[in-house]
Formats: sequence, structure tokens, C-alpha cells
Amino acid sequence: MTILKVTNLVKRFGGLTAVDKVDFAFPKGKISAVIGPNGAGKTTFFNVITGIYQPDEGDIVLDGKSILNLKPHQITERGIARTFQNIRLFGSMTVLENVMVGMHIHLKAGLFGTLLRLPSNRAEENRSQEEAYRLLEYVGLETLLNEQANSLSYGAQRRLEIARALATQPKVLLLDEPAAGMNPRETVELIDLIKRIRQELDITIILIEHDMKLVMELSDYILVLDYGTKIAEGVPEEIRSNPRVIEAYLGKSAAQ
Ligand SMILES: Nc1ncnc2c1ncn2[C@@H]1O[C@H](COP(=O)(O)OP(=O)(O)OP(=O)(O)O)[C@@H](O)[C@H]1O
Repeated sequence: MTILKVTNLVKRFGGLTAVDKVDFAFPKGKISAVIGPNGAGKTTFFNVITGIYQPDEGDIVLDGKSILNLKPHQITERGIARTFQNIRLFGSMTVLENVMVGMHIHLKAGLFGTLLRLPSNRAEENRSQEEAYRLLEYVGLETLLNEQANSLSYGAQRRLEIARALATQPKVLLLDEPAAGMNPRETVELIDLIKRIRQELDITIILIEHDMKLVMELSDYILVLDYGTKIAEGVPEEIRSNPRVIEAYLGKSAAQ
């Protein structure tokens, strides 16, 4: 079953076509990877799906409904959450507060009522704090809940970004280079966390990643972009031996 489907997706920047007529159906409850050489259009693809850019052509359908022309926060409300290639946390806020920011889209009190701790919002605030704590436990950061976000290690900041994204209760979670800058131990922990999110929370995961070991180990399905176009799709074994993919990564001579 498909949860997210893009059809004939096109995004141009002036004369450059960053995403060029891409069709892809992301299977529900699976981990899909979007790979390709630098500049292939992967982040632009994520930016179009999450409403940061509107596509010039094509359609994006989440759970049977088009999300075209929606603003990023409306797309989050529909059930797509993401993390960024360059970590975007509220650095001077605590770890707990960062997760509560993710939660506010589902709270009646709203973000500022929650953060200002207005008396009328106390009960809701307590519930959301408990939920935020549970999410921090889930990603293994519960002992750091009162730390300032920018005091965390790089790997911990990436996990906090994932917790904040989970707080929006997504159907689909987009991870843009989640292992970038991580040491080998942090990467192993990340792989475990992503597998648990798929299995236990039933969330569909789409990730962009340059670490091929991680991609091959985690992905059920892979979409390969090069110069904005889809050059291959399939299961990891098919992608690993696909001559067009080898050529795109290593140059023509490697594929011959
Ligand atoms: N806002 C923008 N304005 C103009 N050109 C852009 C913009 N964003 C991306 N591009 C261009 O679109 C192309 C695709 O970029 P994109 O960042 O999507 O690639 P990528 O596959 O994510 O690359 P990387 O692996 O290096 O992160 C590149 O040529 C890039 O320079």
C-alpha cells in the first residue's frame, strides 16, 4: 500500500531543473532511501514534499489526498514531519521545550500558552510534558531534558530533532542525512532507533543519506536521482548492481 505518491514532479530554479519529472510511490510502513550524487536534487525533492517550495509541475498525494499548495505547517498537520541536513533546533531552549514545540500543533493552548505556563493551560501542559518525556525516553535523551539544546553532542542533537519531529505525530518521517557527522557508535544507535520507529510506531520513513552502508542496511526500497531525474528504483540488491547507478556515482569507466 502507498502512503505518499509523487507524480511527474518538477522543480526548476531559473534555467536549472533540480527535480525533473520524478514519479515514485513510497510504500506505507517501510523505510525508503533517496540517494544520488551531490546536487542530484535530493534535498529539493524533500523541500517540495514538505511545502518549502511549490513544484512547477506534478502532484504530491499523501494518504489519498493532494497536499499541493499547502503551507509547510499545514503539511506537518497532515502528517509529514522532517529533520534537516543542517540541524535546526532552538539552541537556547531546553531539550524538553524543543520537543514541546513539535507538539504544539496538536495542543489547544498553543505553543506560547504552553511555554508561558498560563494557569488555564496547566492540565494540558502536564499531559504534553509527560508525552514529551516519553518521546525523550524513546530516543534515549530523558536524562538530558533540562539541558540547553545547543550543549548536546552532535549525535544527541540529531536524536532530539527526531524526537521533535515525532512529537507532531507524523505518518511519514523525512530524515535528511541523519547520520551526517556522527561517529560509528552514534550511527549504530541511529540505525537501531530508525528501525524501532518503523516497527513500533508504524511510521513510514524516507531518508536521504550518503552513508551507503546505512542505506543498504536500513532501506526496504531505494529511489536514485541524478541531475534531478530518477535513474533507478528498487530493493538494495538491485540498486547495488545497477550499472546506471554505479556510473552515476563512480563515472562511466567504473560501470564498464
Ligand atoms: N534555492 C535554490 N536556488 C537555486 N538553485 C538551487 C536551490 N536549491 C538547490 N538548487 C540547485 O538545485 C540542484 C539540486 O540541489 P539539492 O540541494 O537538491 O541536491 P542534493 O542532491 O540534495 O545535493 P547534496 O547531496 O549535495 O546535498 C543543485 O544544482 C543546486 O545548486
